[in-house]
Amino acid sequence: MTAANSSKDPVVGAPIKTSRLGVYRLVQEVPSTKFRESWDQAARGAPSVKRLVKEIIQLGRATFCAYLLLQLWIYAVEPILSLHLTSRILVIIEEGFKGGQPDANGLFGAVVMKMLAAVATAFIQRQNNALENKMMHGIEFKLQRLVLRSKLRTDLTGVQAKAVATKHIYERSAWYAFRHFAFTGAQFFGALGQLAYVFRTVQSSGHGPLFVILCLVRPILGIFTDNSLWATPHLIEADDPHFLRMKNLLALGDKKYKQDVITGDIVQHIVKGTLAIWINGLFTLACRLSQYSQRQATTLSVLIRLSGDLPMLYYASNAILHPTHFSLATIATLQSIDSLLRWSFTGILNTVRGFTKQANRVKAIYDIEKIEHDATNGGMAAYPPEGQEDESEAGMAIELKNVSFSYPSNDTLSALKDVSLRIKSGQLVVLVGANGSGKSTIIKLLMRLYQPTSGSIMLGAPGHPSTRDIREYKSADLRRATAALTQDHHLFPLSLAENIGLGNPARKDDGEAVSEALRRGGANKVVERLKGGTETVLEGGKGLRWGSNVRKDEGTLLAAELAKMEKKSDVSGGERQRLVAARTFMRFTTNTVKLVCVDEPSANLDAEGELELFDNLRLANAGKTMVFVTHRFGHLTKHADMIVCMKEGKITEKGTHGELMAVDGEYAKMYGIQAKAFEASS
Ligand SMILES: Nc1ncnc2c1ncn2[C@@H]1O[C@H](COP(=O)(O)OP(=O)(O)OP(=O)(O)O)[C@@H](O)[C@H]1O
Repeated sequence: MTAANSSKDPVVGAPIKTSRLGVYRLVQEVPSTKFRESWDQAARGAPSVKRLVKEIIQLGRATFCAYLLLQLWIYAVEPILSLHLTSRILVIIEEGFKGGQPDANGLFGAVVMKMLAAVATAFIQRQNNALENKMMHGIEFKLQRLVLRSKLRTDLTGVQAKAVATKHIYERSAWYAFRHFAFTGAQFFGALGQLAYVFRTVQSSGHGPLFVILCLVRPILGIFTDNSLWATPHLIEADDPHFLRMKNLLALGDKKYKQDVITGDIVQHIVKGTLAIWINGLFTLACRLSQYSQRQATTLSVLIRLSGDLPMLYYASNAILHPTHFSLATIATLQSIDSLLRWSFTGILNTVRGFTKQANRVKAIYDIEKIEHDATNGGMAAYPPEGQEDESEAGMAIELKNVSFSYPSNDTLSALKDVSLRIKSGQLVVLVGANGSGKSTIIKLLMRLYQPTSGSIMLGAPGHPSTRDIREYKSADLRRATAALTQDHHLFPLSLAENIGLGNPARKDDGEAVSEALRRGGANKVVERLKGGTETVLEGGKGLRWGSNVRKDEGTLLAAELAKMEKKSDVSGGERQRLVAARTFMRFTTNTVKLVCVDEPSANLDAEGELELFDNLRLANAGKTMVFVTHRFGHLTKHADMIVCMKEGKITEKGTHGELMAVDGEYAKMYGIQAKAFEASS
C-alpha cells in the first residue's frame, strides 16, 4: 500500500478510505469501532426486521415454529448430544481397560444411541431444508409483490431521484437475513448448552473454569483481528493507463474486432504493444492486489495459531501436576469441547457482526414503499370536471403557461424555457423541430410523467370556472383520459393477445376488439405469420432456463434440447411498433381517452406503414385532442390544425402548414429540405 487517505462518507454509512495497490485503486469502508454507532444502525433496521418476522409467521405459524425447533436441534442440541455420547463411549472403554472388562451393555447402548441420533439428525436436516425452501420462496414471492407494487406506483421523476433505492432490491436477501438471525439465536443457545456441559465435565474431572477461558482465546482473537479484504465492503478499480491499455489491447482478440483488425493490417502493432507493456514489468504491479488480499500480520497470525494450542498446554500441565486425575477419555472430550466451543463462538461473533448489514438489507426492501411520487400523487378534482363535460367530449383543452422544465438527472439544462401554448379541444397539433428542442419533453409533461419546474399546465377552456391546474386533478382520472404512443413503449413479456388487450383491461378477453385493434395498428399480418398467433410471447423467459456443463455445439442430445429451448419467435422493429400501436387502438375502446400523445412511433415503419398508422390515428380522433411529434413532414403536417415549431426548448413559430409556409421561416426551411431530398431520391 503506497498511500492512504481517509474521508468521511458524505452521504450515509461507514467512512471510506482509498489506497493504491500497484495498478489498482482500492476504496474500502472503515468499519465503525464505536459500539453506539453500530447499535444505532441496527436499531434503525429493527422495525423492518420485526415486520419481516411477522410476515414469515403469517406464511404459517406451525412451519415457523417447526423451523425454529429444527434449528435448535441442529445447532444446539445435536452437537452436545453427540459429544456426550462420544464421551460416554470413551469413558466406558477407559474404565474397561482399567478394570479388565468393559461394560458391554453400557457400550452397546451408547453406540446405538449415537447411531440413532445420527439418523435423526439426517432426517431433521432433510426436513429443515424442505421447510427452508418453502419459507424462502414464500417470503420471496411476498416481497417481490410488495416491490412490484411500489415500483409500478413510482413515476419517472421518483424513479430517477431514487434510482439507487429501487435498482438493487434483492428480495431473497430478506430470507437470508432471517436465517442469519435464526442461526445466531440457535448457536447462542448451543453455546450456552456447551458452556454448561463444559462446567459439568470440568467439575467432575477436577478441571477449573480456566480451561473454558483458554478455549475461548483463539476465536475471540480471530474475530478482533480479522482484517481480510473480503470481510469489508470495497471497490477495486484498475486505473493505471499502461495496464488499461494492455487490457484493451488484449480485448482486441475478440471476434467482433477481427474484421477491422485484419483489414486494417494492425496485427503487428497490437502484438508489439502488449510486448512493450510486458517488458516494462507491469505484471509485478498487477499482482499487488492478490498479495494484499492474502496478507496477514505475521506476529499476529503466530499469536493466533499459538493461542489455539492453549487447551493442549492445559492438558499437558495437568497430566504432570495431577497424574492421578489423568484420564485420556476426559482429555479427548475436552478436546472435542474445545473445537465445538471455538466453532460456536466464532459463528456467533461473526454473525453478530453482520447484524447491522442484514437488518439494513431488510430495511432497504421495505423502504421501497416509502418512495415519494412527485407527479402521480395529483389532487382531488375529478376529470373531466362536471361543468366541462360537454366541451371535453371533443377532447382536452390544454394551456401551457410559461412552462420551464429541467430533468432531475440534469438540472443545469433547461429542456423547456418559458413555453406558452394553447391547444383547443379536439385539435390535431404537430410538434416539429431539431433533435433536443424539447418536443418529447412537452409530451412527457402532458402525460404527467414529470412536473413542470416552473409555470403551469391548465386543463379546460381558458377562463372557464372549472379550468384547473393539471396538478389538481386526480391522477387516476387523468391517466384514464390520456393515451400515449411513443418509441419508448415496449411489448410486455405476456402473450400478444394480452399485450393488446391490456389497452383496455376491462375488455382484455374480447377477441373481436383485440383483432380490430391489431388491424388498425397494422399488426394483423404480423400475428398471422407467427406460429403461435396471438398466444405468442415475444419477450420474457429471461432467467427461466439455464444449463450447466452443456454447450450448444457439442452435438449431444442435451445440446440439441438446449438449442430447441433457445429457439424463439421474434419480429422486426417495425412489426414491434405496429403491435404496440395496436395496444393504443385498443385503449381507444375505453371511450375515456380525451388526449392522445404520439411521439415518433414511426421511426422503424416503412412509408406505407407510417401512412396507414397516421391515417388510422387521425380517423380515431373523434372526441380527442391529438398531439404528434414528428420529424417527417408532409402528410401529417398538412392535416394539422396547428404546427408548433421548436428550437432549443422554446417555441419559435406556430400556425397551419399554409400559414407557416407563407411566413417562410424555420418550418418552411425544414419543409424545403425534406421536399428537396424527396425530389432528389424520386
Ligand atoms: N431523461 C432525460 N434526462 C435528462 N435530460 C434529458 C432527458 N430526456 C431529454 N433530455 C434533454 O432534454 C432536452 C430536450 O429533449 P427532448 O427529448 O424533449 O427533445 P426532442 O425535441 O424530443 O428531441 P428528438 O427530436 O431528438 O426526440 C435535450 O437536451 C435532452 O438531452
